[in-house]
Amino acid sequence: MADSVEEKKFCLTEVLDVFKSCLTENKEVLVDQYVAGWRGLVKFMNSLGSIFSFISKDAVSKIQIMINHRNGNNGAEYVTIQSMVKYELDNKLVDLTKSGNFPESGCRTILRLHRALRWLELFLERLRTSTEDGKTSVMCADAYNESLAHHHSWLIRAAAGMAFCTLPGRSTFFEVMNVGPPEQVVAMLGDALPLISEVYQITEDLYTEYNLLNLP
Ligand SMILES: CCCCCCCC/C=C\CCCCCCCC(=O)N[C@@H](COP(=O)(O)O)[C@H](O)/C=C/CCCCCCCCCCCCC
Repeated sequence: MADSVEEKKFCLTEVLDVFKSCLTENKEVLVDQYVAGWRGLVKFMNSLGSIFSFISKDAVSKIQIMINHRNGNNGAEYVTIQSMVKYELDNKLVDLTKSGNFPESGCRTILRLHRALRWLELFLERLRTSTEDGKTSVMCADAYNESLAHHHSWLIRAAAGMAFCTLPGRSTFFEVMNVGPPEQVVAMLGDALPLISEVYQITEDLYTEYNLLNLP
């Protein structure tokens, strides 16, 4: 079962391995592993400077909501994203059309992280295929504009855009990932990305099936 949010040293390979371990044999997405993957990424983001703290705060609060669900009386219903969706819908625990009684539903919270996972997938793919002089700020902004930005107000988009400009260059970025030389980073990303895409697609299909992609 999940525990509370805490600090630990970052290693990208380990974090991506956690995401890779999200899927069960039946292709269901395990909430504990999904949340643990985000916790690792947040640690990495925290090391990039305080300008990212408004993003980090939001991510941590969503992670904590999911940890609370897992640690609550109905934690067993939240083992996978699939069981969570069924449980919350069957018990009318989701605000489907406008915000109301369930601002912390698991379905809504995972949807926010799910959208961010698409950003991550796009960003990592850009990093993987980038050249030595590629700008991480541009890769990050392009990935954001293609995904999360569609769901954010202009104020958040502007703040995110400013934060992206402070991202270090590709080589420093690769160093902080703590994976090894650039060729190893590229190989590791090539290995991890298909699994991240699969987790994303399975969640996307589930949310499409239950018409949950626009939860307020
Ligand atoms: C090579 C290393 C891998 C990259 C490491 C990436 C580290 C990223 C860690 C965390 C990503 C943050 C996830 C953000 C979740 C945002 C969820 C969201 O959309 N929240 C908004 C809507 O929530 P509600 O109001 O409806 O509850 C909320 O309004 C957003 C607030 C904060 C701004 C979010 C900006 C997201 C930008 C994501 C890019 C992160 C850039 C990291 C740079 C590497």
